[in-house]
Amino acid sequence: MGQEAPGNLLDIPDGLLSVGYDSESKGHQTATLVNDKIYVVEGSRDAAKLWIDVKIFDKSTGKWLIPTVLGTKPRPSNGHSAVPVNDDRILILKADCSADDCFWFLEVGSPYVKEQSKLLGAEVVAWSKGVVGEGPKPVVISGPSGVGKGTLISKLMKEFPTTFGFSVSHTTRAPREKEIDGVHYHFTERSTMEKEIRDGKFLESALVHGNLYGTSIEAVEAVAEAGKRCILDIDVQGARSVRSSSLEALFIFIRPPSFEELEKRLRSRRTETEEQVQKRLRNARAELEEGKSLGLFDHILVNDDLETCYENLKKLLMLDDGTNANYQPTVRSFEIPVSHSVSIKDQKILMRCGTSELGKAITSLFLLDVSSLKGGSPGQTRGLGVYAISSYAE
Ligand SMILES: Nc1ncnc2c1ncn2[C@@H]1O[C@H](COP(=O)(O)OP(=O)(O)OP(=O)(O)O)[C@@H](O)[C@H]1O
Ligand SMILES: Nc1nc2c(ncn2[C@@H]2O[C@H](COP(=O)(O)O)[C@@H](O)[C@H]2O)c(=O)[nH]1
Repeated sequence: MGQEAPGNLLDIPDGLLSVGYDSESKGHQTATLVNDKIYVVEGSRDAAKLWIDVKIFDKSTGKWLIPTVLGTKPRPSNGHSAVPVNDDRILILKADCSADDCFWFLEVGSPYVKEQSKLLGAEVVAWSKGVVGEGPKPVVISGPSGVGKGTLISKLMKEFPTTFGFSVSHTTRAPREKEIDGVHYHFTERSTMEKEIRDGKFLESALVHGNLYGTSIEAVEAVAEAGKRCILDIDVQGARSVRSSSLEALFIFIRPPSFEELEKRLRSRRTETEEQVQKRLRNARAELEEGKSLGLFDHILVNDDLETCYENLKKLLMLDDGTNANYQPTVRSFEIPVSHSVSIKDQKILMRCGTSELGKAITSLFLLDVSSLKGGSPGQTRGLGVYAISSYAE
């Protein structure tokens, strides 16, 4: 790509941070200025082509940059607008899309993007889907080997198959009988996994009982993309890493009623050799201590009677699914028409939508509040407030 100035892109008038226009390639583009860089987002109107692209014009060097784009890309739409939110992300409003698909964020300077940029030694941007209101947090379930995490998660997935989605981890351990690659784990070679960790493909990874285990960013995003609440079954080291990542989750630690009962369960499973059982039991002592660490877990459940523990887990999840948050937007779902405009002031975005009803042109005003955003890539950006202000016939 040449180094020429991108024509009218550089003419973003003072005070206006974003412009949108139709592109030559029968798509729609926006150019958004953030910290001396112009982020050009281009989408195709042609559903068959299915693309949405990001390129960057660096005003300070006069050069184009093609960034490494992380996260699940939004599907193309008939149009879009872009509004910069602080210095770290751009809100993308997609027109003519289903209600749960119209708000997206392109992270350009978030902590995650900075970290990945350092790791990869490249210019990085990352997509994350916007969620109106609090939305349910992913759930991290941790606890010593044999305590019953997998059993509890299986019950949950069976009872609520459309609500919860399992984050399928990678591991270098050998598959057990009945374990299916891609369902229980992605079974992988150590060298392959080590390379993928270096390439920044993992949200967290840890050496657990002598094998590598890790949660790939793709695994978490696949669940979010399916519109489900993500469940992660990971060890305490993993829980600690996720705690310090941008994935805002609910952390639950499962304890056994006693160490003797844990040993009994681990042995009764008959999946480990005696040596492996001994190793897992040694690690369990440390994990049970770590589980008490202040601020690491939000809830501790004792898995004594399975049914009682399962009922308690369900209560926790239903109470904490985001629907009881104080922060409630007035609008939870709508469609943005192609004919819309946006302006921003003090982190409040005003969106004017034009529609037509019974031959009359109707203008509706919405306020988008981005002052309480949470989470972000990898995963979703929650906490977007959408408030209907007025609607009038012109
Ligand atoms: N409350 C319970 N009472 C008795 N047995 C249980 C209970 N919960 C789970 N089990 C049994 O204990 C064994 C270990 O459970 P499970 O495999 O779910 O543990 P886990 O925490 O997922 O282990 P790992 O971390 O190694 O994957 C299984 O045989 C399971 O059927
Ligand atoms: N840090 C991570 N720990 C993980 C992950 N996936 C599973 N685990 C934990 O490993 C142990 C052993 O599991 P097993 O299937 O071999 O019995 C268990 O405590 C899991 O919670 C992961 O992605 N990251």
